[in-house]
Amino acid sequence: MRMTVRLGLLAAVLVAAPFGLGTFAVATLTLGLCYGLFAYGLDLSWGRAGLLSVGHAAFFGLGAYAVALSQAHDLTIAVLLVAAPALSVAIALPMVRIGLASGIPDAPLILLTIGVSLLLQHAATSLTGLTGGTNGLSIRSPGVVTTYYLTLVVVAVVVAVTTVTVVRSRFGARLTAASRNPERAAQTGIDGLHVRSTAFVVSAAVSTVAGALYALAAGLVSPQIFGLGLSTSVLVWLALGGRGSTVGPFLGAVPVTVGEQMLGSTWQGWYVLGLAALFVLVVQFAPTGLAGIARHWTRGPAVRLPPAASVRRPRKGSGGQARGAAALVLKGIHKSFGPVNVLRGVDLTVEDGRCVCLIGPNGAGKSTLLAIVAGQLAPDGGEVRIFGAAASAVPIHDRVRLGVGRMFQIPSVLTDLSLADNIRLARMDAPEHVELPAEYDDLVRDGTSEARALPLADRRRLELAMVLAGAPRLMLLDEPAAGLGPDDARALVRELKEVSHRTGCAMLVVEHDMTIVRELADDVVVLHDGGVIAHGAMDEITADPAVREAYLGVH
Ligand SMILES: Nc1ncnc2c1ncn2[C@@H]1O[C@H](COP(=O)(O)OP(=O)(O)OP(=O)(O)O)[C@@H](O)[C@H]1O
Repeated sequence: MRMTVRLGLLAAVLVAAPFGLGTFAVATLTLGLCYGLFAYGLDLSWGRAGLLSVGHAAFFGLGAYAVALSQAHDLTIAVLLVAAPALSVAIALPMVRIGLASGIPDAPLILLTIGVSLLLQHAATSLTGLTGGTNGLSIRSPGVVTTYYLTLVVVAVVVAVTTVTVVRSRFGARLTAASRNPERAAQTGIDGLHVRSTAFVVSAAVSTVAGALYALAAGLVSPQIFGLGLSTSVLVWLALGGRGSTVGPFLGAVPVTVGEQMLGSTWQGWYVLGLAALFVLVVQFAPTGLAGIARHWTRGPAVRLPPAASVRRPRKGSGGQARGAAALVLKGIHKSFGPVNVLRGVDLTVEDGRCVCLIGPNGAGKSTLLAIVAGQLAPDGGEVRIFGAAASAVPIHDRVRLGVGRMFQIPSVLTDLSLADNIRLARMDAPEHVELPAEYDDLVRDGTSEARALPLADRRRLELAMVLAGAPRLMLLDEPAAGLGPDDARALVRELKEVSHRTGCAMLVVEHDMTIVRELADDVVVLHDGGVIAHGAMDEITADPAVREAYLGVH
């Protein structure tokens, strides 16, 4: 169903819902709608950006207290309605930046969100003079219940339409990529930290607006609002309704809230138990929630890249690159992990258009060196130059702008997306439009098969096509044939040689298989004991006594 139709249906159902109902039922619906809006806010973080927050009630509570404080202390509500989301943004931004800085998924941000919500709960309890302490603050109602409900419907629809517009934009495409495969997103030039942080911050602001609207409907706000109870409830509503969907957050929050209120206190315990069981069932059997069940029956991938991703806006030239410069120059690269000195002053040059294979015994530091060139690891010392530009401190997505393309040991593609969407994503920010050879036409045209269904060799081929669509000038490959059968490995090597001849792209390849090295390499570099012990043609390398001793174990 088209997005506009779904939104229209949602609006029609919400507008029609209160007619014929009594005041209590409409007030209950109003609460449900506020919670729906809250779930919508959380969905921007959890559903769209893949950032799980277990303390989103912090932002909801800030909105609610903003309204309560404005009434209690005769402040202009308009000021607080601007100040509260601004405060949420000011809190959310450092939280998400710190949470994502370590690169460890989920845990840091989850702990931070819990910590901040408990801190705010403590503040609301302790600052008795300002907040009324544990008793909280009462709030004057905004007037006729149905009128307020319809106002909320307008706000909900405006938020939903704005979200859908953003999600269908190029920003939405970047967010989809960064939340599903941060490593491949970065390798296509996407600043994942920026797009995911932005989504989290907007999510916090929307949750704050929802909290402010809730306070007016509920008539009372107390420190409980910041508690983990509400933060986990909203997670349950969203999981039930369906993450990353236009109607899912409302589909979960409104019926559950209405059901809870209607049942009354006698059945509350059973209701919560039933809800918990339903949650477990949904997570187990329908992880995309109610909204996702409908999508399950339609053909094609569950996640689609928005149409805006097809509109190419070539990234600006990679400025600062010297003409005729070597593709890669490494000078004195040092890297330690704790007491282990892995790289001790590595010097290496890859001339433009050449293929250099990096070999060495297990643990010599080959993958570490490749990760430093790609920007995944920072060197402790030394200099990285890519096409003449100083790149030591340049983040991954900006190295892509310098012309770097990377293939991983385990092929890294967006498994939820179709093959065509993977290619579209790779092309979205490429510096120039690269016509892929006709042999990749099947990938470019396949908008229905998910990449997850591909066998390893085909996934590797898709990854190569994605890298090529990004117009790389220096490709980094870590054991590209790992896991492939002999035929597939030979086909890949043929393809890489063809790429090298066709595009003139330089390559730095970590490889163990000497047959592949012999086939592929213009030059071979041998890494041992933290340094380069030999650099030259394959025949020179195999005849080198130091290499035979260190690498092949031959005296
Ligand atoms: N993140 C890390 N933390 C701690 N030690 C690490 C880390 N990454 C690599 N190492 C260590 O650094 C050394 C070099 O590892 P690296 O993977 O770069 O070697 P390699 O030459 O690629 O080996 P292989 O051929 O077996 O893949 C190893 O001793 C490894 O245990």
